[in-house]
Amino acid sequence: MVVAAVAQLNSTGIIADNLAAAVGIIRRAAAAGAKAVFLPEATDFIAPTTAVAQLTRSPENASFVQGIRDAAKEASVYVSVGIHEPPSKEQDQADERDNNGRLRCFNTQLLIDQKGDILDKYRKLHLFDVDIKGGLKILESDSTIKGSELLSPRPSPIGKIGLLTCYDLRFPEPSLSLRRQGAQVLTYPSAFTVRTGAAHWDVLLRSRAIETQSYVLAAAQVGAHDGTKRVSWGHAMVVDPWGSVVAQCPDIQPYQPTFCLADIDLDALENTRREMPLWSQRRLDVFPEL
Ligand SMILES: O=C(O)CNC(=O)[C@H](CS)NC(=O)CCC(=O)C(=O)O
Repeated sequence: MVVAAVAQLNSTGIIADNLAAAVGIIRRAAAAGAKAVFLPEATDFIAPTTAVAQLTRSPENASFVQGIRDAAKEASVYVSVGIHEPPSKEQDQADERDNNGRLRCFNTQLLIDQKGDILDKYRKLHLFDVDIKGGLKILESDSTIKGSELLSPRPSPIGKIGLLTCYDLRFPEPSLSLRRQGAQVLTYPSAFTVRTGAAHWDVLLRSRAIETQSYVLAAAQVGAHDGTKRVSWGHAMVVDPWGSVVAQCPDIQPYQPTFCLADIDLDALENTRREMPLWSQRRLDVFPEL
């Protein structure tokens, strides 16, 4: 069995502070025996929409990625981290701008190996554009360009990892497709809102784990983010292929950068899949294969 760590933190608009928090978690989790460490969506920064374009293209943000890669190498662990990825110059010039003329970014999950090399850049497919009566209005597409592909599951010390992010959690299709392609672990680095998190977070995570008979690793932002109106739900957790919540970060204030650890038991996963063979029971004669 191998151990995975799932982090919970409160990113601010100050990239260097967020890097220090993330590196601290990587070191402590590795010292505790983790072979892979999962950090939340937007670990690099959470800032007002008006600041996102500039922060994304700042030298501090380039140092953030390098700092995470160095920490992964030093601690010899895999690291997944959510960042704001600047598009290429060509994409910037291709008018990837919001309605106010600001440049946009990708909402990207990097998967980094134990040597510090970037293996994958998964660009979030589904953007959180919602207007819920009673106050919650967020248009992620104001600052973000949507990704256009699902990546093949990536072999790692904790099994084959399928990469997804936050709002993607509400769409079962990509998780089913990743499972069909061999995924054993699904990641959902997140920054769920308090309103929607309280209602849906654990139900959705457990559903994805049960449907795909996979581990679900959900790192999360938590608490009020300085300088913005946003408050994140936290409740970072690990769900096993049977749907049990096997680890969860504390909900005690004031929120400190923290993580929880879980054994990833791939033998148990295979038993679950053998005992209840959902994949050979699918009605492909009635529904299309994803
Ligand atoms: O780039 C950033 O700054 C961080 N990104 C986010 O916080 C994203 C987009 S605003 N949040 C979500 O997708 C929340 C989904 C959610 O809460 C739900 O599905 O209910």
